[in-house]
Amino acid sequence: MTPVVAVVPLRDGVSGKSRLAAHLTPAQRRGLVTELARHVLGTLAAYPFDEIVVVTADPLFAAEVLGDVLPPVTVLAEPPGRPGLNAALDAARASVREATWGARLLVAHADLPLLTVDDVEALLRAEADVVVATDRHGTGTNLLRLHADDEYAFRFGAGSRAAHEAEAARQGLRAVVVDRPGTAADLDTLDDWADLPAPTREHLAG
Ligand SMILES: Nc1nc2c(ncn2[C@@H]2O[C@H](COP(=O)(O)OP(=O)(O)OP(=O)(O)O)[C@@H](O)[C@H]2O)c(=O)[nH]1
Ligand SMILES: C=C(OP(=O)(O)O)C(=O)O
Repeated sequence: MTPVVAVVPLRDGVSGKSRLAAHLTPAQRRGLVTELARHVLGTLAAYPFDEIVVVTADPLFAAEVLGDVLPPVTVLAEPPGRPGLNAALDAARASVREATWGARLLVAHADLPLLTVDDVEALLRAEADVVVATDRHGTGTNLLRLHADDEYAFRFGAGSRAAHEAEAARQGLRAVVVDRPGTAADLDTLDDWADLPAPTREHLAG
């Protein structure tokens, strides 16, 4: 059976959600990042992944987020010097490659408040080498499925949907784009907040 590993990039509890900094206190941002990450990790933990790797700039914050509620998760410190999201994912992939041959990776952002296990299953079922779960604007990437051993450059950032599709083409890999309510909703801006169902906003507001 092909091993399947989830990778969750998690920024520290201070610099994350900077696009909401004008609207939230630092404590509120930390709380929001924590709640969002707990939802994503709890959803991933409901699927039989062989491993869940949280790659982070702040392992202590990751341990705080994880608590003792979730099955064992591997917390991996990203390279020092704040190399950024793509470099952090490179480090996580290298760690998976070292430990597990032939794994499939599902990279899942930690800020997806509507993600469900059905969404995870749909992404893992999709018939392609690369699966790009785009955001509600159709331009970003909220989740990305790929083979850990394939040559493939992570291209997260502005316009990453097109960049991830282009990278698949460059590597001769077949890519499909998935757009589901649970995978498309991420929380970066006030508009994203307004777009969430009221019960989700109430839950996140605590
Ligand atoms: N390990 C790690 N994760 C990151 C880094 N930058 C972003 N992430 C994570 O990548 C996912 C997408 O993050 P973004 O929405 O781009 O960034 P954010 O920090 O959540 O929000 P902004 O500060 O507004 O960009 C989230 O799970 C973040 O926690 C990074 O430099 N290192
Ligand atoms: C990093 C990305 O998303 P955002 O920063 O908008 O969450 C992306 O879509 O590649």
